[in-house]
Amino acid sequence: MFIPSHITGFFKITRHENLLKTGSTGAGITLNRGVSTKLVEGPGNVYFNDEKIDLCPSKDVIHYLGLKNELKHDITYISDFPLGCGMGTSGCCALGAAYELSSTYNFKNMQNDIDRSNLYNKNESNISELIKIAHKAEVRCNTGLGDVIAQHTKGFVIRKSPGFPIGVESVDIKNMDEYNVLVDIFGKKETDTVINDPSWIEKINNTSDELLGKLLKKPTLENFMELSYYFAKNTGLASEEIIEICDDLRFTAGASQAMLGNAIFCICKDEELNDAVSILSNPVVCKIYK
Ligand SMILES: Nc1ncnc2c1ncn2[C@@H]1O[C@H](COP(=O)(O)OP(=O)(O)OP(=O)(O)O)[C@@H](O)[C@H]1O
Ligand SMILES: CC(C)(CO)[C@@H](O)C(=O)[O-]
Repeated sequence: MFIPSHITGFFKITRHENLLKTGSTGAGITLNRGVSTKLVEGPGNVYFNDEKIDLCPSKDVIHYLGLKNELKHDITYISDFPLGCGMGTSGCCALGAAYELSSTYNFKNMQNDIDRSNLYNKNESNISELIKIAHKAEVRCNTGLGDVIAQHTKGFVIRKSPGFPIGVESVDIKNMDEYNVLVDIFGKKETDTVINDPSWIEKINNTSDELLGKLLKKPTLENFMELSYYFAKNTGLASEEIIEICDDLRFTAGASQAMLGNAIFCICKDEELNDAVSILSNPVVCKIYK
């Protein structure tokens, strides 16, 4: 199953003792690149682009589904982007695992807070249980707060409330196909080093406080990019190098840092594409995926 990558432009953190009430508000876009998840017979290992890894959110999904002792499959991920670069790759892995395992196994040992009855049937309420499982895994592992909900929603997603119940808007942009999303990855930035640090949380939440309202008043991709750039610069999450490159890309619909990664994303129309590509080092050209 394919799960789209998700780039957050800006976000605000809400923490709660209940993992389902922990999450973020903010905005982002899903991409036509992401992660394909497959199960193959095996002892329960996780493979990411052919490398065996111990991936916390995938292990948590297995645990929440009560499959730890009965798993007879390995989870294999083929990913367009690496982990830890702001593409919500860990969210793709959590959601992909939840969907694939649910179609393969019949759940009898559901944990108390999640209704496992007929989880393998793909009706609305069962899908919502799977999204909860993937979200809980991401939150507990400190790898994401809003990616899973956006990846389920798809498109240009504004998250108006944190966690569950889901409160999102998938904005209808009429000429969405005319826009390209360029992604240029410089290196890793582990999400947990930021979202657990009180001084980062304060900077992030103070800076993003008014941004959601401003985007809801004018929900365009251009405004989204302007607010994302403001967020990246004023939180101090983006390096000077990244801000300089974003400044050079001002002739496009906008450029900013992909949260939370050491990566740039830029939204541009076809006629701006060649010039934008020439400014970046190693851009991957994507489309918004809905
Ligand atoms: N080789 C590896 N083996 C095991 N875990 C890894 C490996 N590489 C990365 N990870 C883990 O993957 C997770 C990446 O999560 P992170 O949330 O930082 O990235 P992401 O979901 O790809 O991007 P973002 O959430 O910033 O959009 C981290 O928990 C990290 O420890
Ligand atoms: C925390 C985060 C920026 C990491 O990708 C994302 O999950 C989000 O927007 O909540």
